[in-house]
Amino acid sequence: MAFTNPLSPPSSCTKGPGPVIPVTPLLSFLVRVQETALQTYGKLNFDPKHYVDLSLKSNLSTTVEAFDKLPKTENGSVSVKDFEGFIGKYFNDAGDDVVYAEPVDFVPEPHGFLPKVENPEVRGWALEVHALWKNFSRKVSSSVLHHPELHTLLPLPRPVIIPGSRFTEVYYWDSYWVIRGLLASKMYETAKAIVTNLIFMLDTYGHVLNGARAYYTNRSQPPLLSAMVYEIYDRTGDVEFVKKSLPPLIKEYRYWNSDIHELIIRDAEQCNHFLNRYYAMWNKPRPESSTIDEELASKFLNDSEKQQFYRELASTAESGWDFSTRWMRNSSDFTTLSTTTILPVDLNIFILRMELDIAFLAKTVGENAITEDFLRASQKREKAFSSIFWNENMGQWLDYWLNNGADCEGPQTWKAENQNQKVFASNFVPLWIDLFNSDIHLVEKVTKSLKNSGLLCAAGIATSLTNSGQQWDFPNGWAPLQHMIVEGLSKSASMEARTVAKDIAERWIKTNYVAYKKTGAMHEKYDVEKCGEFGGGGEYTPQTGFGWSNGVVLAFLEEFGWPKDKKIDCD
Ligand SMILES: OC[C@H]1O[C@H](O[C@H]2O[C@H](CO)[C@@H](O)[C@H](O)[C@H]2O)[C@H](O)[C@@H](O)[C@@H]1O
Repeated sequence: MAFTNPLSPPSSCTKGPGPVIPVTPLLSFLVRVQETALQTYGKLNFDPKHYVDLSLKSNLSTTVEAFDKLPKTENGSVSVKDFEGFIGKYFNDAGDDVVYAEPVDFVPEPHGFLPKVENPEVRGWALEVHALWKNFSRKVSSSVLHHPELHTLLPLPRPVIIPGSRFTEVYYWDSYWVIRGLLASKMYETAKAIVTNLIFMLDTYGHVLNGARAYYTNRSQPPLLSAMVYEIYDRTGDVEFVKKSLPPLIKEYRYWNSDIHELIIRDAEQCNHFLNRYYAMWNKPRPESSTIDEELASKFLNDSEKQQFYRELASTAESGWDFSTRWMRNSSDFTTLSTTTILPVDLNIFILRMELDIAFLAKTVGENAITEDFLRASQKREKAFSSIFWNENMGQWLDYWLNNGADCEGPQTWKAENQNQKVFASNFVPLWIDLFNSDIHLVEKVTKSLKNSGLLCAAGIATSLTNSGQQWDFPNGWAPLQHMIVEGLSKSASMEARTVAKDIAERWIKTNYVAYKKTGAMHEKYDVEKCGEFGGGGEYTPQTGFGWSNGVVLAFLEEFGWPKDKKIDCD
């Protein structure tokens, strides 16, 4: 195996307007179709993503010609009859290019499945959740492979597990928790196929995309590929899989530590730290939400302000937390989104985890020089966690805000007032990393802070304390956030931390169970104020399915079990 030096030289951030990855002609056209659809049908029940997910029956130029000939009124709308006729004649039904794929390793009750779940009711439900992997297993149709120009779905080589409902393609960070659930379900081949697809995207586009659609090529999502490889190796001991994965993991590390995603901060002791931010290569409306973004940006008169706002929207989508007051300079004004000028605690934790995972995986395959390099990088980042993000008074790690408009001129000097003191679940995500959860004094301090934070609610951990109507805010709770915090606390030697972890996990399991019994479905997010209720807010209607929720429930049940006589209803 030949490896080059994995650690990129220090870079400064991109000056000027920033990079943009152009969209395909098909996508530009589908955005026009989306605009016309909105004018034709109006806002009620309108999902803009539906139109950019359509695939063509024949070539683009014939379709565009027919579209341009549709009779239009002065406001640009087309009659419902004409529009429906056009869609029916020139497009396949949405979702026709994503076809069912029987998972090769699914069995109704795998040997050794959730051995600690003794309660028959809970076990029955867990088997139903396990069976949902079959419902959400997909591959691309042969038309996507042979005529990619007719589709926005990308031609992935292997089957995937999709989140569900409107999300009919594989998503990057969702896949980590899907894989955690697949491992509990003993579906190792399905888990590896997901990683193979993500690596295919990395090879083809230079980074792992937000999701497998043409409109996601301009951004990534929270980088958890190394964590997926680590977990799969941990369960399977498959050294060949590690050998194949290591070079792509190093490529991904370079991507996140070059140009646009890396910035330098000088701490109080004059030490420079290289830290990371989200930054999308896009400055127009997100195609999947184009009509929404245009309306949001209408308050800006100036083109360069509009472009910057569009970049903030896409960069926030890259963070996975789309959308949240976490990224707004003024939490009551959505147009103050400033994601590109924030160094987020969780992103830097994911990159620290990447460094530790790569060091471990390289050692596994005898690449000791790589291990040394990545351990050194992790030690530097660990220091940055104490000097840039840690807040001793609060007992939490806080996002660091760069000075507005000055993000590119050399190192910025750290200032205490630039730590965002608002409480978010992400402030506790460092607990997930063994470097931190192995320090019992630190964990005890952070556990106390978590208990007093206001985030711990009847049905789990709230995302923030602000009820803004955005989906990554109060009162929504999301499976990934519950999982990282619970897993971190439960690894600690502190009895108190482990008790808190178990308590949160049980509340989360209960709310998922009760909501499932009530609605017949697993949900994308839950309302942590009310046990048994799913969440809301945001730019699309609440979705069911749901990949990461299923994964986290199975992972929690595997870790904590459920005793025979313990009730599972909301108290
Ligand atoms: O269509 C709007 C946005 O939808 C996605 O974001 C949400 O769903 C993803 C899939 O479960 C999840 O990864 C993300 O955290 C959610 O906020 C999509 O990722 C966005 O890019 C898109 O604009």
